[in-house]
Amino acid sequence: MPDRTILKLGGSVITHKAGGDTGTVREDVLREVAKALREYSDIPLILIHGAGSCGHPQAKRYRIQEGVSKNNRVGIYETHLAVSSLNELVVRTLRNEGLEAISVHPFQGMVASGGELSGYCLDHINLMLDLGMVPVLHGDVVMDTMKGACIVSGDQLVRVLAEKLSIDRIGLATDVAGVLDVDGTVVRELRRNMAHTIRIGGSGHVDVTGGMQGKITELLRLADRGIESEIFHISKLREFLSGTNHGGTRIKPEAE
Ligand SMILES: Nc1ncnc2c1ncn2[C@@H]1O[C@H](COP(=O)(O)OP(=O)(O)OP(=O)(O)O)[C@@H](O)[C@H]1O
Ligand SMILES: C=C(C)CCOP(=O)(O)O
Repeated sequence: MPDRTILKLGGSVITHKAGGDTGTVREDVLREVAKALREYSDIPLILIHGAGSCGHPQAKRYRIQEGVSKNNRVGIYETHLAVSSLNELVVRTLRNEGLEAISVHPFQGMVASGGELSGYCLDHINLMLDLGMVPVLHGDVVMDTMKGACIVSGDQLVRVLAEKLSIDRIGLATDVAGVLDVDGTVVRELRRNMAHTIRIGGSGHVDVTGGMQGKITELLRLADRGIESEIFHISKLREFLSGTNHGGTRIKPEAE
């Protein structure tokens, strides 16, 4: 049985994130991704994508991360609309390639407390995998018991799903070759005890969820539970799917 896999497509990969508010999708990249996934369609796959310029600018404009009241609640709609429209396009592109992809919107079935997912049911995702379907989730705005609403990143979703479902491999495709050291070389293995030696920053673009730093925070939490994950450049997607060398970073548990 092939490995049950979570793949996250970074928002910088599937949108023109540098374009700020433009919300333009890299449809050519999406089609290439869909072709690669089609070649490996025997892999039970959960796909998660980031928002890029289809969500981060809206979340920033309405200051969702500072908390939501009646004054800025319209931002919930605007942010969810932007990222769910991107999700619709992702799903359509995968379906055009013959994959049985379907949208799963966190806003509709998940609740957070203080920015952390706290209430959700994942049974339907397991059942979809059993049927060979590809659930496609995304970073989203979700209602929050303490803050009104908050932004849950695709990276947080990766962690929660990997913790709760029985997953064999976790890969995050992004616009850099992996976690980079100050001299630009890829850090091939990252463990919590060495993370402080590397200068890990935010995103180069509009991003309310912490860029690379946010990603590493979530993945080190996974590593603390003994679960390994990988970050690689999108051009190495086939290498990740086939389990060959993608030249990126493995985030590993400390004891190994
Ligand atoms: N040490 C580092 N190594 C690699 N990238 C880094 C580092 N520090 C900061 N970065 C930035 O992090 C970015 C990747 O994080 P970002 O959150 O933008 O990616 P993403 O997952 O594609 O986006 P999204 O959050 O929209 O899904 C890189 O493009 C780079 O600018
Ligand atoms: C900004 C929104 C709506 C989601 C952010 O998810 P991310 O792009 O994975 O950080």
